[in-house]
Amino acid sequence: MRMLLIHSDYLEYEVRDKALKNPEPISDEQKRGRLEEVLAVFMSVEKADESNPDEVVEKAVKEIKDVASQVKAERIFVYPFAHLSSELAKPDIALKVLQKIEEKLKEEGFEVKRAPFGYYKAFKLSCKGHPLAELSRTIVPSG
Ligand SMILES: Nc1ncnc2c1ncn2[C@@H]1O[C@H](COS(=O)(=O)NC(=O)[C@@H](N)CO)[C@@H](O)[C@H]1O
Repeated sequence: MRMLLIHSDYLEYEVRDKALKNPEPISDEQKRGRLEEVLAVFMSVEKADESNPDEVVEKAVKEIKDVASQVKAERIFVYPFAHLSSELAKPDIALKVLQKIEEKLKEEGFEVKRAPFGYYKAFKLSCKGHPLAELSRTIVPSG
């Protein structure tokens, strides 16, 4: 898994067209979203992650928690992003991984939004620009 973490004043998105034949079903409310004072985490789930998705979820949550505590972010935006890797995992596996990451971050007490999976989306992002505001992490399953 490849992650790009951007500490932001806000991230907002608006769903445009389908990018997959069968994108994640979404409600009207999920067609747009915005969070302020947020750690935006753009994630590409990779083929290698298919060997142990649960371990990748655990490792990703640990990394995100670590960065969130460093930048003192209490809100996380989980953002599916297929452009951080050339070895993407299959969509059904990728969606499950991202849903689990969202779930675990909520269990950890963060306010979390997840942008819809399988759609082209317009988005606006305001990066804070401090030294830790732009970070990337690569996670590989050990198995
Ligand atoms: N492995 C993945 N990791 C993260 N997001 C993914 C992944 N696979 C698909 N997606 C989601 O599905 C959308 C489309 O994926 S894509 O790989 O860019 N495009 C396609 O698969 C089709 N356009 C056929 O090429 C992405 O914008 C993202 O929302």
